Amino acid sequence: MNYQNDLAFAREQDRLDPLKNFREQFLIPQHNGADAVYLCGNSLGLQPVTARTYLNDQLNNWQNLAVEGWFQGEDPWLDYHQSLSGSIARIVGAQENEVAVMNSLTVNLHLLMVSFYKPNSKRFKIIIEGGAFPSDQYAVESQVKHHGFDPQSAVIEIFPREGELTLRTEDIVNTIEQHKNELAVVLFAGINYYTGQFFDLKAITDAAHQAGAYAGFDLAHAAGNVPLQLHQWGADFACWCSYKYMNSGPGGISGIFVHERHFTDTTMNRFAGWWGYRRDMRFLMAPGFDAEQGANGWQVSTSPIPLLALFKASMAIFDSAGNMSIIRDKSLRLTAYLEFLINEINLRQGEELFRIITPADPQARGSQLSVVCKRNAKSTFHFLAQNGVIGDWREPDVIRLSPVPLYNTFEDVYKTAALMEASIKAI
Ligand SMILES: Cc1ncc(COP(=O)(O)O)c(C=O)c1O
Ligand SMILES: Nc1ccccc1C(=O)C[C@H](N)C(=O)O
Repeated sequence: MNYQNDLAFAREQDRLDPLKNFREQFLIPQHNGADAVYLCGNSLGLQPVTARTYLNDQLNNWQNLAVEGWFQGEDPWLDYHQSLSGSIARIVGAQENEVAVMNSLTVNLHLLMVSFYKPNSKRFKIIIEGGAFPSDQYAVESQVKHHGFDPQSAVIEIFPREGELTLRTEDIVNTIEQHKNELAVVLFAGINYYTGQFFDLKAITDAAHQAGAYAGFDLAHAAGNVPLQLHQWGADFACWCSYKYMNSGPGGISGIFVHERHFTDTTMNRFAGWWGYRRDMRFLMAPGFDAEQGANGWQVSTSPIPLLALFKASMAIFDSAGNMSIIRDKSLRLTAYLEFLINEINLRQGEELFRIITPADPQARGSQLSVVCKRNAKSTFHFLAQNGVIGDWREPDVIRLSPVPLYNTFEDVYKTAALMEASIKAI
C-alpha cells in the first residue's frame, strides 16, 4: 500500500473503508463542538450507542419481573452469560465451552492461578515479560508468596536485549528452556501495554509445554484487537477485560479461557462458588461442590447482569462486523498509516523527534503505537489534548496512540500526525 501524506488521501481511504458505517454505532467524545480524535481505545473503548438500550432492557426487566427475571423474559438472567459465549469464543479463537464471562481481570487471573499454579519444591517458577502491567506483576508476586515461595527466585522476568526495546521470540523460548526443570507457569500478556508488542503466543505455548509448564495469557490488550486462536495454539488458560477494545464500559466484565483438555483433570484446585456449580443441580443447594462442565465451572458469583448487558451491546457490534480478520485488516492499515505519517515527520524534520518503540513488524503489534517524544514530551501530549486528540500518557516520555478500526478513521490518524508536527513549532 502506498500511503500519502494528505487529507484527501485519508478521506478517500475512509470512503473505501468496509467498516466505515460502524463509527456511527459509537458515541464519540466532543471537542469544541466537533468529534474529538479518540485514540485511547486501548485504555477505555467508546460507548456503543445501543449500550443504554441494552442496559435499560435489564433495568426494565428488574422493574417488571423483579426476582422472576432470573427465569423469565427474553433473556433470563440465569443463563444470560451463556448468550455471550459464542461471540467472545469467536474473538479469542476458542470453543464455546472453553470461555466464561465473569468477574474482572485481575480477579480472574488470581482464580486461574489457583488452578494452574501449583508449585512444589521442584517446580515453582513463573516466567513473565519484564515490564508487565503492574496488576499482573502484583498478582504473580502475591501468588508466589501465598504458596510460601520467594518472588526473587520464583518470578523470572524477561527483558529486551541491551539496546533493544522489545522482546525477541527466540529469547523468550530460550529462557523457558533454560528454566525448564523448575518452571510451573509461563504467564505472558498477549500484547504488552507499554510497548504494544504482540507476542508469538503459539511459540510461547509450545515452549512452555516442551518445558512441562502451563502457558497462560493476559489478553487485556489483545482481545478484540488482534486475531487469536487460543484453542488451536493449545494455550492452557487466559483472561481479558472487555473495557478496552471490546467497549463494555469502565470496569466492564472480564472473561476466562480454559482449554478443554483440562476439563477432566480432577486434581485441579479451584476457588469454588455456587455459580460454578453444575447448572442442572445448582438450585438443589446440596453440599459438596460439583463443577459445571467447561470454563463455566470456574464461575464463582452471581452474574452482574448490568455489566453483561453492556458487554452484550458490544458483542452485537462485533458479531455484525463479521470475523476478526475484517477488523484486523483495517487495523493493520490504520496503524501502518499512523506509522508512515510519523516517520514522514521525522524525515522532514531531519531528526527522529518521534521514536516509535512498538515493533515495526505488523504481525508483532496490534492497533497501538507507543511513541517516545524526544523533546517536550508532556507538552506535546497536552498540545494534542488541547487540540482534540485524546491519546494516553505514560511516564516518562511515551504517548500511546491507538487507532481502533471500529470507530477511528484515516482522517483521525491524519489529523493526529498533523498536530504532532504542528506541536514542534507551537511549544
Ligand atoms: C495487562 C493488564 N492487566 C491488568 C489490567 C487491570 O485489570 P483490572 O483492573 O480490570 O483487574 C490491565 C488494565 O487495566 C491491563 O492492561
Ligand atoms: N482500568 C483502568 C482504570 C483507570 C485508568 C486506566 C485503566 C486501564 O485500563 C489502563 C490500561 N490497562 C492501560 O494499559 O492503559
